Amino acid sequence: MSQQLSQASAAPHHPPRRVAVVLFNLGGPDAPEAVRPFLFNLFNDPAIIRLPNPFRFLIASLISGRRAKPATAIYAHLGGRSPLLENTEAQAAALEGRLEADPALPGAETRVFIAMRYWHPMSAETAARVKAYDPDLVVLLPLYPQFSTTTTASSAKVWNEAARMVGLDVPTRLVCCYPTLAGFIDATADLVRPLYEAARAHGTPRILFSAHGLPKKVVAGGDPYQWQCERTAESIAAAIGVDQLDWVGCYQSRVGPMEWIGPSTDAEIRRAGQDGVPVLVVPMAFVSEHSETLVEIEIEYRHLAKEAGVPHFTRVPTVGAHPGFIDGLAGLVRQSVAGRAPICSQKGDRICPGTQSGCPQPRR
Ligand SMILES: C=CC1=C(C)c2cc3[nH]c(cc4nc(cc5[nH]c(cc1n2)c(C)c5CCC(=O)O)C(CCC(=O)O)=C4C)c(C)c3C=C
Ligand SMILES: [Fe+2]
Ligand SMILES: [Fe+2]
Repeated sequence: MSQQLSQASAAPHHPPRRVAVVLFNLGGPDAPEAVRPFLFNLFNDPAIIRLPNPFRFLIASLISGRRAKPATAIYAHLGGRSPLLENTEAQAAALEGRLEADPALPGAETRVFIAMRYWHPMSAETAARVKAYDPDLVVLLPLYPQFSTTTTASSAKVWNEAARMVGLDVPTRLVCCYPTLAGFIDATADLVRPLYEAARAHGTPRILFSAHGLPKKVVAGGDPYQWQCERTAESIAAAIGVDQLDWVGCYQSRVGPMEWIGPSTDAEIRRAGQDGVPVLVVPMAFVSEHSETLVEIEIEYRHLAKEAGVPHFTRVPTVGAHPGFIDGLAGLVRQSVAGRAPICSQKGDRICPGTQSGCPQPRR
């Protein structure tokens, strides 16, 4: 098997002195000029456009050119840039603070780094910084609660290549996913409850648990993302603690001509309008704010809800650096150090193999 696999599964011989935690996230453009190259990087990812080169390169050039204008208009609502990096930095700082002097990591120093997939800081830059830190264990921690070949696996693959390029040759563990992690579920439910109570003044609210969608054929190929999103939605619904809660899981952010998984969030907003119920949109796959939450949900879906006759519309914020969520992430780091986290074996990069204890299983 590959060197990465043996790195990923190898245990350090002694408790680690220095642990590098690398947060994986998508990245977003930091200026209007960055929108097109950011989109090119995204569509040139073989996990997104599954074609060999030179076809992928040509398609990526074409789509990023076409999508640049509407995407720039989206980011214009946010001052021309994505806030994803700042928000990820705030989470990294909170996690580093939480792990400092953590009694579960006796004697270990932990530093938290960020590796974005499609914009800076990308894996190559971060791997060089991690190497300079000289850790004896690396924990790869995706800021994606649910595993997808298009997100976590794609980041892990690029990280492994970057680590090899800079000669970073230390035991490395990838946390595959945490769709029902108590810290994530309870922090989300905490954010929902007061907004749900406020919405009650307008009728019996319906909660739309909304996640970024995926093309149907990615799911048909074995990607466990949709299955894990369903587990997240039912866990948050239970944690909210309202009897006979009206809720539905749905998917937003469809791009391109392919068929995507559903139901779509916009169709659910229209249905809520027909039923005359107040709506709360709860992000279930995003853990910080960016264009998908601040523009698509806050501006576009709010507007659609008004048009569709929804009596009251609420966007529930993402967990961000909520202490409960950060505690949950710290727990995953502790478990990884101890070799007990839901860790993907990285057996291929197609699907989460679900072979480790705690690794949620997709339906077969
Ligand atoms: C075209 C295919 C895409 C797939 C498959 C996809 C999967 C996927 N993406 C996220 C999270 C985010 N995506 C974001 C932006 C974004 N995503 C795509 C396309 C696909 N994503 C595009 C073209 C864009 C750019 C914006 C646009 O043009 O509409 C973002 C926001 C980034 C930011 O604003 O900083 C996030 C976050 C997940 C979780 C996912 C699969 C599970
Ligand atoms: Fe996306
Ligand atoms: Fe897994």
